[in-house]
Amino acid sequence: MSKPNIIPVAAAVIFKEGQLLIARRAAHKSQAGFWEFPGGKIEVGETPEACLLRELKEELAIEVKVNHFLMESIHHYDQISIVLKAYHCSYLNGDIQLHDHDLVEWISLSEFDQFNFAPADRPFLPYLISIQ
Ligand SMILES: Nc1nc2c([nH]c(=O)n2[C@@H]2O[C@H](COP(=O)(O)OP(=O)(O)OP(=O)(O)O)[C@@H](O)[C@H]2O)c(=O)[nH]1
Repeated sequence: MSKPNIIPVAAAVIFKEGQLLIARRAAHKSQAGFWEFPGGKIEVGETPEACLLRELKEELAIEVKVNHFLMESIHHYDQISIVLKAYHCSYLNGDIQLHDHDLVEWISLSEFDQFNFAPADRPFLPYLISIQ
């Protein structure tokens, strides 16, 4: 049996004044309707940090500072296997515009489990709580 091709994806856990930004995938995207951290597939030759700066401009028209790596999670969906790498980021500027999402929310960690997160993101909650 051949090993699955695991696609690296970078996700930004963006904090502003103690709240974090989550986004709901729009109907035209895979995994539509799930909440996630903004980001996307890391291109060949690209660092996760550069990927996040690019994706956040493309998807939400905002600028962030990427502070440090948090944790990663491997998940096998039906069509794709990913390693989701989460980075702690700080919001810098920009008014949010929605290109790939249909909704965003600034939430506190205590509200996390009220949202239907993509399965790959669910292991992040206990970790985020443990470091706050
Ligand atoms: N950005 C992002 N993707 C996630 C998260 N959790 C998660 O399972 N994914 C999955 O990771 C994969 C890649 O995400 P993406 O579709 O945003 O990447 P992209 O914009 O670069 O790719 P595309 O141009 O093919 O749409 C999707 O299958 C998505 O559902 C998350 O928190 N953030």
